Amino acid sequence: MATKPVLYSYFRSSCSWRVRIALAMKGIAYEYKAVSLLKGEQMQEKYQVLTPMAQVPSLEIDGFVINQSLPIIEYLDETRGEPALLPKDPKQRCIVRQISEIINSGIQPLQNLKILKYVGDDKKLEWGHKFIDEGLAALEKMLKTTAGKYSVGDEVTMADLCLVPQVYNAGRFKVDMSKFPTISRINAALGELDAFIAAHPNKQPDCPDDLK
Ligand SMILES: N[C@@H](CCC(=O)N[C@@H](CS)C(=O)NCC(=O)O)C(=O)O
Repeated sequence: MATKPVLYSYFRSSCSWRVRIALAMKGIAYEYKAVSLLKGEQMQEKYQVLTPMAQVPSLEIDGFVINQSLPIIEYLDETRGEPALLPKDPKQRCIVRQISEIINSGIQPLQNLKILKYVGDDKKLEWGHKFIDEGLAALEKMLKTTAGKYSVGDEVTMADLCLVPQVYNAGRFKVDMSKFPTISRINAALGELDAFIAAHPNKQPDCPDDLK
């Protein structure tokens, strides 16, 4: 019998959250191994064997370890069943990847834990707010042209898996989401789906009780 995939995750990690949604959407059972970013467990040798980047998520699956949430999601999409998380049409597929990269490369890395530590406690809120706010403003313009019910048309795609955790982070940095009605509408619609509910930070085994 094949062993279950193992997800190395932190409950509040937005990149881990993307992968948790993908696993839930595809109905893949997995073992959850918590890596506490707060305690710096990502820096430990036993985790760095999985990824020299010292970041979550990592997914052990099919006899290898994958890092980087978007390649993980694409691998699951290519090797596992429905629902598809990337459209078949090359142009639509490209748009999904563009939106995903706006978040994955253009917003999330600028508000990642190690950047915020470097920026320092007195500046980190202002810093994170600035880059999330600017990034979401660009995204709002883009989504106005691509969205249906969700980010790209009416099917849930990888772009949506990136969107919801980023909006949650926007809340942590006190970004005024009323400026972004399209993003807010899509985020609310996605928040009602079972896979997104199951993948939410407050449903994870490492979420402290007082945050549930
Ligand atoms: N591009 C990577 C980014 C991974 C990443 O930034 N992970 C964050 C949590 S969302 C992390 O582990 N941060 C640890 C740190 O900054 O020390 C991915 O998509 O998986």
